[in-house]
Amino acid sequence: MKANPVKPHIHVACAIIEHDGRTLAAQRSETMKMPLKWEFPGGKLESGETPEACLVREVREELAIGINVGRALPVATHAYEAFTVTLYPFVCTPEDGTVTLIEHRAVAWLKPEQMLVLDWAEADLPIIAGYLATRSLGAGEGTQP
Ligand SMILES: Nc1nc2c([nH]c(=O)n2[C@H]2C[C@H](O)[C@@H](COP(=O)(O)OP(=O)(O)OP(=O)(O)O)O2)c(=O)[nH]1
Repeated sequence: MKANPVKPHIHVACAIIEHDGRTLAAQRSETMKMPLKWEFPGGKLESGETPEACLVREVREELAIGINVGRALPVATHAYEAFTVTLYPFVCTPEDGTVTLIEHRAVAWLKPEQMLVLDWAEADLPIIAGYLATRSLGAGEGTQP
């Protein structure tokens, strides 16, 4: 009998893109792994690539926009059944282009209070909690007085 293969561990940069007090979420398509789950745009780090460079490349490939990569949020690791993912989140702003769905099924620009309503990829939940906490401390662009 074959030994169990080692569970893959992937490293993924993800962009929390803010504009006008809203944050962009992207819905995975029916044909992707984790179909219809919501996530932040981004993808796997290539060999030797910084997370920031990865994000600029991936967001251009996925949504046809340029972004400015800003502050890093805490890195989070999550073990799915089939693989483990470490997410490297950065707060970003759009730079140029028009959001175009190249891989995703949909995007939504969410107010902070709408974010947790969506069905997110599980690994994103601690990222969103941390992001919302820093926004409510006034670190984000938000609508706080
Ligand atoms: N981009 C992104 N991926 C995420 C998030 N949360 C999360 O669990 N993931 C997972 C989904 C994917 O399995 C993986 C990212 O891989 P990817 O974007 O390069 O590739 P993919 O989904 O097409 O998967 P693959 O077939 O190439 O393995 O990380 C997130 O917020 N953003």
